[in-house]
Amino acid sequence: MKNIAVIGTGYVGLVTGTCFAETGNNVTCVDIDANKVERMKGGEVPIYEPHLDVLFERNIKQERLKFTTELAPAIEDAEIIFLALPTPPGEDGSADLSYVLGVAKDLGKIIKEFKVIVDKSTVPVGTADQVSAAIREETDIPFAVVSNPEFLREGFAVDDFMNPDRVVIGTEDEKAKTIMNELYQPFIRDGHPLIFMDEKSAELTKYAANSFLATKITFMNEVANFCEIVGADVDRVREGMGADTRIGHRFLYPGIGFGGSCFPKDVSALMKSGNDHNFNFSIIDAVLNVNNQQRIKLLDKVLDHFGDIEGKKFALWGLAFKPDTDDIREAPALYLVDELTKRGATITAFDPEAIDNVKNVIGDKIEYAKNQYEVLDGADALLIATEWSVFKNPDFNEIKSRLKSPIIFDGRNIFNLNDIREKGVFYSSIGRQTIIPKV
Ligand SMILES: NC(=O)C1=CN([C@@H]2O[C@H](COP(=O)(O)OP(=O)(O)OC[C@H]3O[C@@H](n4cnc5c(N)ncnc54)[C@H](O)[C@@H]3O)[C@@H](O)[C@H]2O)C=CC1
Ligand SMILES: O=C(O)[C@H]1O[C@H](OP(=O)(O)OP(=O)(O)OC[C@H]2O[C@@H](n3ccc(=O)[nH]c3=O)[C@H](O)[C@@H]2O)[C@H](O)[C@@H](O)[C@@H]1O
Repeated sequence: MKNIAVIGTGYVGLVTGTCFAETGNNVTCVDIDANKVERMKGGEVPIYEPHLDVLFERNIKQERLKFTTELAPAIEDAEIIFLALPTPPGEDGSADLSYVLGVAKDLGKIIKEFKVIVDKSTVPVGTADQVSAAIREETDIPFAVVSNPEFLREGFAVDDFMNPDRVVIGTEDEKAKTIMNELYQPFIRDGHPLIFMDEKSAELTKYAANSFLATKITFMNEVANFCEIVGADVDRVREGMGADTRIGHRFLYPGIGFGGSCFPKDVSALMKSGNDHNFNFSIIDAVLNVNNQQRIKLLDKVLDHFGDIEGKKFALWGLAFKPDTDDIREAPALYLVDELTKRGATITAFDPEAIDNVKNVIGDKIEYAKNQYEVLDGADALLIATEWSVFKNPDFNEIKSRLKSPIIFDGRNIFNLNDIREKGVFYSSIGRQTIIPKV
C-alpha cells in the first residue's frame, strides 16, 4: 500500500487515481476545477468512460479514493505524486508545458520530505529535467522526477490501465525505481513487462508510439484512397496485410482520419521537437498533411455527388472522435460540420454520448436529435463519422423512409459491402466500391 497524490483528474488522472486505489493504495486526487471536485466527491464520474464508475464508486465507498482542490494537504503524506496535467498544443504545435511546470514550481514550495514526482502527462524530451529544475529553484529537499508515460486509450481506459501491454518507467534514481517497481507489481502479473529506462527515452517512447500508430492509420488511409482510384477493396487489402504477423490487424482501419486529444497534438509536438533540434521528421510531416485532407474526405464525396450543397440538409451519425467516449477534441466530425455549414448546408446530428460537449463548443450551429432515426427526417443524405455500435445494425427501412433519397456516405466503413447491396441504398464508403441501388 502506498499513499499517492494525483494532480489533474481528466481522462488520465482520474483513471490513474481510481486504478491505483483499486490495487489497494490510498489516493488523493487534486484538481483546480472546484465544480468537478464537488461532483466527484458526490460520487459522480465527470467523464464517460466504460467501467470506470464501478471502480470509482467502490473505492470512494471504501475510502481509498478522495478528491480535493487543495494541493498542500493532498501531497503531505503522499510518497508518490503523479502529474496528469494537460499539455495542449501551443500556437506553433509544441506542447504547452505551463501546467506541468507551474505545478512543479508549486510542489517545490511545499514538499517537506523526499517525494517521487511522476510525470504521466505526455511531454517532450527533456521535460523531466525542466520539472527538476523548476522544483529545485524552490527547495533543497531531495526528490526524484520520473517519466511514466501513459498508453491508455479512451473508451478502453480502465482495461488498458489494469492490463497494460507494458509499463514504461524513466528514471535513474534507484529509490524511485524500487518504489515504482512495487507500485506496478499488481498490473504486470500476467507477464507484461515493466520497462526501465532513462527519463528522455521514456518521454520519447510515448511520442514515438503515438506517432507510429498515427502513421499506420494514415498509411492505410492513403492505401484506401488509392483503392478507390484503381477499383481495389481496402477491406481485402487490410485483411491480406494484417495477416502478416509483422504488420498485425490492429490500427489498419481506414476512415476520415485520426482525431482525439492526443494523436494530432502529439504528432505535431514531435514534429516541433524535431525542428527545435534542426531535425526534420519528414514522415511525420506527411502524416499531418494527409490527415488534414482525410478529415474532410466525406466532404469531397458529398460535393462530387451533389455539386452545390447550399440549402441541402444532412443527417450526421457520430460526433465523438471515436466510439465509446464523449470526447470531441479534434473530432473529424467537427471538421466536417464546419466545411459543410460553410457551404450553406444544414446538419442535424446524433451521438450517443457527445451531444452535450458539442453543444458547449458550437451551440446551435447544427441541430441535435434524440436518436439515430430522428436525424434522418427530410435529410438529403446520411453521413457517418463515428462507428458507434448502435449504428452498425440499423433499420434500413427507417433510413429509406425518412431520408429524402436513400443516400449514405460512411466515413468509418461500418457496413459490410455484401450486406448493403441488398438494402437498396446508395452507399459510398472509404476505399471501397460505391454501391448504387438497382432501379
Ligand atoms: N486522454 C488520453 O487518452 C490520454 C492523455 N494522455 C496525456 O495525459 C495528459 C492529461 O490528459 P487528459 O487527462 O486527457 O487531460 P484533461 O484535459 O482531460 O484533464 C486535465 C485535468 O487537469 C486539471 N488541471 C489543470 N491545471 C491544474 C492544476 N494546476 N492543478 C490541478 N489540476 C489541474 C484540469 O482541470 C483537468 O481536470 C496530457 O498530457 C495527455 O497528452 C496520455 C495518454 C492518454
Ligand atoms: O496518448 C493518448 O492519448 C492515447 O492516444 C491513443 O488513444 P485514443 O486517442 O484514446 O484513441 P485511439 O483508439 O488510438 O484512436 C485515435 C484515433 O485514430 C482513429 N483510428 C484508430 C484506429 C484505426 O485503425 N483507424 C483510425 O482511424 C480513431 O478513429 C481515432 O480518431 C492511443 O491509442 C493510446 O495508446 C494513447 O495513450
